[in-house]
Order: sequence, then structure tokens, then C-alpha cells
Amino acid sequence: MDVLKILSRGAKKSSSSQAFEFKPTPKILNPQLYHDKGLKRKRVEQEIQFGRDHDEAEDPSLDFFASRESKPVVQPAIILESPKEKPNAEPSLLDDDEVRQVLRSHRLKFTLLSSHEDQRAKITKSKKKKKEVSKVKAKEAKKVLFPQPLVSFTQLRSTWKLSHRLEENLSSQGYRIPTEVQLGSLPLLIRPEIAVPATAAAELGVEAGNGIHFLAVAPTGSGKTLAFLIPAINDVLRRRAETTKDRVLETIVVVPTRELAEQITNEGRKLTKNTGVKIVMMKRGMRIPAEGRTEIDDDNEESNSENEDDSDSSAGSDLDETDEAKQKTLTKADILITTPLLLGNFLKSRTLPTVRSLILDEGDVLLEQRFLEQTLQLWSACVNPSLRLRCFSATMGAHIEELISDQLSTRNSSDHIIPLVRLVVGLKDTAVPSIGHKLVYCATEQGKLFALRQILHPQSSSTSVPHISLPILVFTQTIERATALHSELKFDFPVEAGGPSRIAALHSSLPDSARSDIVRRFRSGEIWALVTTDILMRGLDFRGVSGVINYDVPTSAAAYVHRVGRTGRAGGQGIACTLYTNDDVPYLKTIANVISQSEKQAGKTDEGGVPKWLLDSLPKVNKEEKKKLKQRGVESRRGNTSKITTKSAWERRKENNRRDAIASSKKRKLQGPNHDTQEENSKDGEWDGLDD
Ligand SMILES: Nc1ncnc2c1ncn2[C@@H]1O[C@H](COP(=O)(O)OP(=O)(O)OP(=O)(O)O)[C@@H](O)[C@H]1O
Repeated sequence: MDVLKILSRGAKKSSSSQAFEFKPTPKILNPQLYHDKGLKRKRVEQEIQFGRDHDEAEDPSLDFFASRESKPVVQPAIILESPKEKPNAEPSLLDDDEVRQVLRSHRLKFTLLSSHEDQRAKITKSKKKKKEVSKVKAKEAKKVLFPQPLVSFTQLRSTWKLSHRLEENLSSQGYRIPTEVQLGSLPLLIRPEIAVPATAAAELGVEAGNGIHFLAVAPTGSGKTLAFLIPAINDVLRRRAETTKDRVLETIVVVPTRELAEQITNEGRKLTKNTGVKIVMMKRGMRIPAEGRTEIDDDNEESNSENEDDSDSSAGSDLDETDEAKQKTLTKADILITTPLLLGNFLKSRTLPTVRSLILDEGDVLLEQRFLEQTLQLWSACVNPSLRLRCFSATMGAHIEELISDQLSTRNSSDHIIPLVRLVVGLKDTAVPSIGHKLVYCATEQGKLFALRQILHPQSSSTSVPHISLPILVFTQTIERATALHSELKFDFPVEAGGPSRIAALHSSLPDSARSDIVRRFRSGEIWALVTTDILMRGLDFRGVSGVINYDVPTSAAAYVHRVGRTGRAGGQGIACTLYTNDDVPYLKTIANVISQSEKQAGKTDEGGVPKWLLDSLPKVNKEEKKKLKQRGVESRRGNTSKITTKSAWERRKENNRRDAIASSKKRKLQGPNHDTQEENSKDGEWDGLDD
């Protein structure tokens, strides 16, 4: 039987209809990831408040692509009305033991990371001798914090004095039970002076009253966006209530991609409804109030903005406008969401003295080589001495923590030290525990295509690939491969199921408007399989994505965590399937280790995605190779020869030879019988890749 014939594009129509059935995933009412036993005394009471007795019930009315507003989720009444919580009541705080129990059961660990020498020693521990490391660890043990957790969202108002409107918006969005990262960070970010009682703070030698710098490492899809947006919005409202009502730029949220900026802006707008707080996404050509502006800069900027992308040049371009007119075109916002480049291009050497909170979402990547310079430029433009840094990610290398500590210590004056607190939820740098992992070996590149088709067409039954229902995300290594894979698969979807419109490719070489349109269509359920590059791996929240296929193996452990984290969000289930060939074997150990750690964290005792024999037999990856892989990916997938096609190398060679022979023959005819054919002959038989 010719396997390649099975792969032919004429997808079987009627028999495959079942494969294209679009089933919404069941709604998980409890978004919390950890359900550890360990609460003793207050267990029952807390379970009621955390809503455990209601969790994981399926809501039959649920359309998972609908907004929460349009279809409110049925929620347990006990959580909606918490009888003890009255807005003006005294804060009801847990006692020490209860705090520790709650934090432990939700696997939350807070550590005080100062900016001093001991912290540096801890972070560079890998370079130190073992003896020194244990000394540092002992020091660190003393610095574990136990701040008050958020027991329920209703407590936000009564105990943590959250704005009434903001609380209403949260509730109308259907949020009822805080996720772990919200449970841990909201009290500390909203009212640190209450979350860390004065005695504990004094013992640790910190003063939480001035606020804190905060670093949170929590799994993908665990609700970090709300964990930073709620305090940011509340800060604006509180400042307005206490001092000036003017609109000043108070918070900047920096993210690596414009897709993520758009998503956070939308989330923020839902939360700020009727509050008067303005959240704006930075665009090209946009001008915001900043210090240090000069006419020359402005003029240059105006002319630059004319050359930039059409969709974003909204700030006007009249070079003769007066200062007053220019002032009018300034976009005023309380909270600005931006990528480092967009704001950096505007700022140049200007400063942002009013900004008191700098949020780095996906902070580790923002502080890595690619964005480092731009991010540090933004950071140093925030000159307000009360600036607080908030850094969130699902992964955080020790070198990034060290960098943050160093940066903060250069900003701290000796009489005004603001503590840096780190929260880690679960095991650091692992994939979210609700995901199942599968590594699938494919002998050749064509084998990968075959496996992917089996996922898309589950009727061609196979035991080697997991069953994953649509929608799915497919990650490739390069733009060329994403485009080629898309071309290869686009006729696989039968016309009655929507045809080629069901699959799309998204990558950075598409114009902004096309990118936004694809994201919108994937969100709305129009697109069922989205082929992409690592541009979509961070932060994007597509509800209902059942699985992630790593068509090309990710280039680092962090990339694996973020890519697969596009599924299994908010406590939902998901499957991550990684296809690999012999070319990947030298680099697979890193990924296999993450899978193994993640499964351990999830409490899975069976062999799961990585059998032990495989883990043991994979070669170790040295530092140099890891670095090279991270920067370039698997070498054999770069360039022209890496194109994706169902045709075998032999078939492609035959085709090329035929094409060249025809071309040569035509040329010979034109040039007459005696022409020297040496040039053409030298090319014969050489394969230079296929134009798909
Ligand atoms: N308390 C909550 N209850 C129910 N759903 C929630 C809650 N908090 C957040 N969510 C939902 O969980 C999903 C993931 O949230 P979010 O995008 O903030 O995750 P994240 O931790 O930032 O993920 P990533 O690391 O991938 O950026 C979103 O759809 C969000 O609406």
C-alpha cells in the first residue's frame, strides 16, 4: 500500500465529518490547580469558601467562545454571597497557622529577595561551592514570608478595600474563585501593609508600607493577568479618591507581542467599565504625556509615523501644528499597554515621571537578549522614586532574577529600600499540571506530516498519536515552515466543514491587520487549526484550545512550557503532543526533563509522556548546544531544504530532474543544435528544494 497515497489531499468528505465535529470543552468552575490534602482544622470551612464542593461540574449552557457577559456562568450561591463579608467591616484576617495551611495547600511560596549581597550569592549559587550554597539556603529559609491569602473574591472589598465598581466588574465577568496566583498576590499588591503584618515585617527587616517590588512565577493559564490588572486599576481609583482626580499615566504594562498587548487591553477594558479608568494600547505614531519632549523629536516622529504601518498612524501628521494642537493629540491614559519597541520608539530620551508601577508580563523574555535593551530603556524612563516593579511569567531563570535584583539595587537609595518579594506557585519552570504530554517519534519529516494528519483525521485510527479534538495550535520552527505546512494542509478540510478557511498560518511577516484578523477568527471558532511560530507561544489565551502540537521541537525548556501552556488553561484539560525525528534526539533531553518534572508535579505516577527508558537513554545536552539551539533551532530545519511536503526526497528529485530536462530541451531548441550544454548539465540532478 502506498502510504503517500493515503496522505493525498482529497480528504474523504462524508466519513470525516466526525473528525470535524467541534465540541466545546467542559467548563471548569474551579480554576485552581492544586487540591492538596493538608488542611486540617479549617478544611471544611475553607472548602466551602473556595467552592471545592462545586468544582468541575459541567455547565450545559456553556458556549466556551462566548464572552462571560453574554452567558453568565451558573455559580454556587455560597460563593456569591458570603454572609460574613460586609464592605465596611474590619478586615477579617486569618491567624498565622491558617495562613500557612492555606499557602501550603495551594503550593504558594513567598520569598523575600532583597537586593543585597546575600541575594546575589543565592542566585549565583551554581558557581559557588556546596558549603556556601547551604549557608545561603539557610539564610533564604529565614526569609520565607507568609502573607495573608485572598480567601474569596468577595473578601476583596471587605478586607482589602477594593473599589466597589471594580469588584462588580469582576463579578459580572463571572470570576468567582481566585486562582492560586491571585490568591497569593492580590492582598500583597493591593494592601501590602495589611497582608504582611507589622511584626512579621519588622522581623524580616522590611517595611511593606512603601509597597513592594514583586516577582511571580506561576503556571501558564493560571490567571496572572488579573493578578496584575486588579491592583493596577485599584491603585488608580484609590489615588483618585485620595488625592487628585486628574488622569495621569500611572501604570505601564510591557508585553512581548502586539497580540498579547491587544488581549490585555481588552481584558482591562472589561474590568474598568464605568470606573473612569482609561486603558490604552500603545500604537505607532501615538504620543503620550512625557517629559523631555523637543520640537525636533516631535517633528521627526511625525514624519516617521507617516512611513509606518497604516493601521497605527492615528496621531495626525501636520508638521505645522502648534504646541497647543500637539498637546491635544496626546493620548492620555491611566494604564498603558505596550511592547518594548512601540513605547521605546516614542520615548527616545524622554522620561515618564508619573508612572508608579511598571509591569513586565512575560518578564523573563522581556529581560532576555532580544528585548533587554529596550526593556531597560523603558525601565530607566520611569524615574518616579516610588516606582514599583511587577514581573510575571510562567518561567523565570535564575539569571533573570539576578538581573532584576541588580537593577533594583542600583535604583534603591540606602534610606528607601523597597523589598522585592517573589511568589512561586507550584514547581518553578514546569508545565501546567492539567496537561497530558506525549512524545511521538517519527522516522522522517514526512512521518511528522502523516502523524499530524492522523490528529486532524482521527478516523485513520492510530495508537501512536493521541486523540485531540479541535481546535488545535501547531507550532513550527520558522515562518517558512509555518507557511509550507499551512499550504500542505489547507485542502484537508472538506468543503462542507468549511474548507481551507478552517486552517490558517500566523507569523510575524504578516501585516498587523492580518494577524489581528486571524487571532479574532481563531478566538471565535472559525479557524480550527492554527499553524504558527513562537510568536504565539507566550501569554495568548484562546479558550477551548484542546491541544498543542509541537510540529517542530521547541528550542528550550521555557519555550516548551509556554507553547504547551496555550492549552489546559484556567484549570481545564489539554494535550501537548511533540513530534520528533532523529534530528531532534540530541536536544530532546531538556524537553523530556520538563515533561517528567511536570508529570511529577501533577502527581502522575505512571510513565506518562516520557517512559523512563527514553529519559535515561537520551543524550545530555551541553550548555553550548542548548544556547545554539535556542538561538537557531534545529539546523536541519533552517533554509530552503527544510520545506514541508508529503513528497519523498526521491519523488522531489525526479520532479526536479524532469523540470530541468524540459527547460534544457526548450533552451537547446532555441539555441540550435551546436550549442554547448555544459552549464545545464552541471545543474542536472541537483536538488534545490521544492517550491510549494
Ligand atoms: N479566577 C478566575 N476564575 C476563572 N477563570 C479565570 C480566573 N482568573 C483567570 N481566569 C481565566 O483564565 C484564563 C487564563 O488567564 P491568563 O491569561 O491571565 O493566564 P496567565 O497566567 O497570564 O497565562 P500565561 O502564562 O499563558 O500568560 C483566562 O481565560 C482568564 O479569563
